[in-house]
Amino acid sequence: MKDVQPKGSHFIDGAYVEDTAGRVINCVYAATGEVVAKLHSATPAVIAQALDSAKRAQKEWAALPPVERGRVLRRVADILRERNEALSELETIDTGKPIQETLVADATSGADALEYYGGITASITGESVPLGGDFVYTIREPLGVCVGIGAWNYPTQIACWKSAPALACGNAMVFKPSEMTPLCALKLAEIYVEAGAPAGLFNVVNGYGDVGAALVTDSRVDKVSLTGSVPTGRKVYAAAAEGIRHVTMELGGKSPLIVFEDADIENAVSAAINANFYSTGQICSNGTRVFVHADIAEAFAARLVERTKTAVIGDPLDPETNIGPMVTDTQRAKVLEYIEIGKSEGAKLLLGGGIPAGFETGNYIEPTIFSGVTDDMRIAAEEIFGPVMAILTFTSEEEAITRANATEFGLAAGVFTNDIKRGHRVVAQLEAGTCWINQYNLTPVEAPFGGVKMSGVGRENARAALEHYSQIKSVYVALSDVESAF
Ligand SMILES: NC(=O)C1=CN([C@@H]2O[C@H](COP(=O)(O)OP(=O)(O)OC[C@H]3O[C@@H](n4cnc5c(N)ncnc54)[C@H](O)[C@@H]3O)[C@@H](O)[C@H]2O)C=CC1
Repeated sequence: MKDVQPKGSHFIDGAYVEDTAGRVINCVYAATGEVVAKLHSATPAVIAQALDSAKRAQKEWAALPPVERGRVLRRVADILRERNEALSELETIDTGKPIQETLVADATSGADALEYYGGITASITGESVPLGGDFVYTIREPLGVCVGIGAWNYPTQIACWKSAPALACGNAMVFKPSEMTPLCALKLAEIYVEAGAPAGLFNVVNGYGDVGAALVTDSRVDKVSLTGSVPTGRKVYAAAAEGIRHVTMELGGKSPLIVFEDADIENAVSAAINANFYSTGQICSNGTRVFVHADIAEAFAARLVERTKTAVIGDPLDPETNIGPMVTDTQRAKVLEYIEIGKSEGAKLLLGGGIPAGFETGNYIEPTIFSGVTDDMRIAAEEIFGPVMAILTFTSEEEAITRANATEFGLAAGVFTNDIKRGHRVVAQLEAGTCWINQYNLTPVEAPFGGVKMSGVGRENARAALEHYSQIKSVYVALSDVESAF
C-alpha cells in the first residue's frame, strides 16, 4: 500500500500541525483492514490555534476585491482537476469506494463547486431600494468563521461543497472531517494555500465527535454546517442555538423512488441501482424505498436482479470494481443486522443478504434486494446507510404519493413515468428537498441540494447556498431633513 501518512494530523495556518496528546485515530483501508495512517484527535490547544488563525485570515480575505477571491477559488478548481487521479486514489483508500466512482464524483464534483463559486464571487452584491428620495442599500456581508463538519461517505466533496460558498462570501472555514475518513480534506487545505488563499483561511482539524462539539459552541464561531445523521444533527443544531449561530444541516434520508406502470423499465432499473448500490449504498439521498406499480413489479424485479448479479465486487483500487467494501466493520455489522430484521419481518430476500464468498477480509457486503416490503417494516422506515433496497408495490398514484410522504425524512425523491404531466404533478406533492423525474442521484452544483422535515435545514450548492453563508446589512440613506416631534 502506498504511503498515505500525512505530515501532521491537522492543517492550520498554512502548515501541518501535530499534537500527539490527542486520542489516536487509526485510518483503516476498508478493503483489507490495514491501518494506513495514524492521526491524533485535536486537543483544545489545536482547536484554539485553528480558530484564532481563521479569525485573523477571514479579515484579510474579506478585505480583498471579490474578483481576486474568485480567482483563488478557480485556481483551486484547476489544481483539483489536474490532480484528480492522485486525489481519487487517496479518496478510495480513505473510504473504500471504488476508484471508478472516485475518479468522477469526488474531487471533480469539488472542482465544479470551486469553479462555480469562483465564477460568481464578484456578483455577490446587495441591492438598492428606492423610497422616493431617500433610499436603502443593502450589503451582503460574510458571517465570519464558519465550521464545517463532515460525514465519511464523500470527504472531499463535502469539504468543497461547504468551503467554496463559505469562502466566496468572504468567510473563513475550520473543517472537521469524519474520524473515519481524515485524509482527503488535508489535501484540500494544502491546495487552498497553493492557490493563493491566505494561511488560516481554510483549516482542517481532525478529531472525534467531541472535537466537533467543541467547535460548535466556541465563541469565535459564527456558523456551523453539518453533514451527518439526524441524531447528530439534533445535537449540533441545539448546541449552535445556544450562541444563536447560523446553521446548515444536511442529514439523513429514507427517500422514495416511484416507478409507474408506464415507465421505461430499463431506465428505472438503472436508477434503482444507482439509488441503492453506488458507494455501496452509503449515500444520504439514496432512494431505498422503491415503490413499483403492481402491474410491472414482477418484470422490474426480475430485470433488477438479473443486472445486479453482474455487479463486480472487488478491490476498490481495481478500475473494474463496481462495489467496494463499506467504510467500517461496525457500519457493515449494522447493515447485516438490518438484513436479518428484514428477513424476520417477512420481507422476501431476492438477492444478496450477506458477506460475498471469497471476501471474508475487509468490510464487504452483497448488494441486497428485498421485495414484498410493507411500510411498517423497519427496513422500510429506518435509514440503513448500506446497499439494501426495499421494493414495495402500489396500485394508484394517490396511494404512492401518500406512502412516499409517510416518513419523518424529506431529503430526496424520484419519479419514473413517461407521462410528462404525471411526473410534474407527483413531484409537486412529494415532501422532499431534491426531486428527480426519470433520473436519480445526480447532484450538479448548479442545483440547490438539501432536505425538508428531519432531513435538514438550509441548502448547499447553487446561489441558494450564498444565503446561508452571508447576512444582509440594510443602510438607510436620507436625502431629506430629519422630522421630529419637538
Ligand atoms: N444530507 C446530506 O447531504 C448527507 C447526509 N449524510 C448523512 O450522514 C450520516 C452518515 O454519516 P456519519 O459520519 O455516520 O454521521 P454522524 O452523524 O455520525 O457524524 C457526522 C460528523 O459529525 C461529527 N460529530 C459527531 N457527534 C458530534 C457532536 N456531538 N457535535 C459535533 N459533531 C459531531 C462526527 O465526528 C462526524 O464528523 C447518514 O445519516 C447520512 O444520511 C451523509 C452524506 C450526505
